[in-house]
Amino acid sequence: MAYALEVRGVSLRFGGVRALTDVSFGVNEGELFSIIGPNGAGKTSIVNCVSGRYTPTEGQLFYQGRDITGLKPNARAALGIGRTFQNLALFHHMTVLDNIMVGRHHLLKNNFITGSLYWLTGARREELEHRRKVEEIIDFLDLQSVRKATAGTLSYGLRKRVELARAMALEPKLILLDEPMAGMNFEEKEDMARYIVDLNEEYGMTVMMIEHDMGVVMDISHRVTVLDFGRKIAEGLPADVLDDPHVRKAYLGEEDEVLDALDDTNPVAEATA
Ligand SMILES: Nc1ncnc2c1ncn2[C@@H]1O[C@H](COP(=O)(O)OP(=O)(O)OP(=O)(O)O)[C@@H](O)[C@H]1O
Repeated sequence: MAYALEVRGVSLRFGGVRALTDVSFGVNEGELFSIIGPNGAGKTSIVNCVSGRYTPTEGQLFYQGRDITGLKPNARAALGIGRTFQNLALFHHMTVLDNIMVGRHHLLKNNFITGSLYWLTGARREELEHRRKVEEIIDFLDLQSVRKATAGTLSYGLRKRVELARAMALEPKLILLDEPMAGMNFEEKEDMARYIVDLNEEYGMTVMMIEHDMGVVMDISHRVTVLDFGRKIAEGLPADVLDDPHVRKAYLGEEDEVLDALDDTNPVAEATA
């Protein structure tokens, strides 16, 4: 069976900088797949190649068996590839509700805000259906108490959650999460880990996640790929990847984090078990 996503021999250069060199991997349907690697390893570059923000210098990308290498980001979103951003990309002056609604714009058939035939056409029915979906996501991510709040006034952890809600609003089949826990405190990370597991298991979304927190990655991922200096150096089950000497070498400067992830007493690991 074809992979949900296949990255085949992808290289990416920015002038003299080789961000990615001949990277290949496949993400299975329904998998929670993570990409890790030290700073500058090429993780965000991979997400940008998959979402269509960057075009690989070489190689191809397949989504459900279809070559998407030449497709624009909008066309990929329309096929069911959603994403979150490492640096939040919310509309700070808009409410949480409206920010999430924006995530559905690919699915809008009618412009129900300006449509003069609003009450006569299916526009109102369509709007109600969109609102129902958005409310479902708000419930799922426990955002009820802030649904009318302006996004810019929320804590960082909540804003990251709204960002996830907006990506979910597209109803993607494949969701790309770029450091969903960056800058979060322990409780926020614990919550986010739970939501990611649930959106994978309950909503059936295939997940490709980039995350620095090794404890969380190793705890919730089905498989992990490791990049270093733009090349894939390891791939496999979390436990096998942690045992890989190449991975340990790549993370030499951050050895404690890797060792923490191996530690059974890791509190995030326990909380999400
Ligand atoms: N738009 C760009 N222009 C020039 N160089 C870039 C650009 N984007 C990424 N790079 C370079 O490509 C390499 C990989 O960067 P990338 O951001 O993909 O790594 P990363 O693993 O996501 O890093 P981090 O963990 O720090 O976010 C780095 O050397 C980076 O400086």
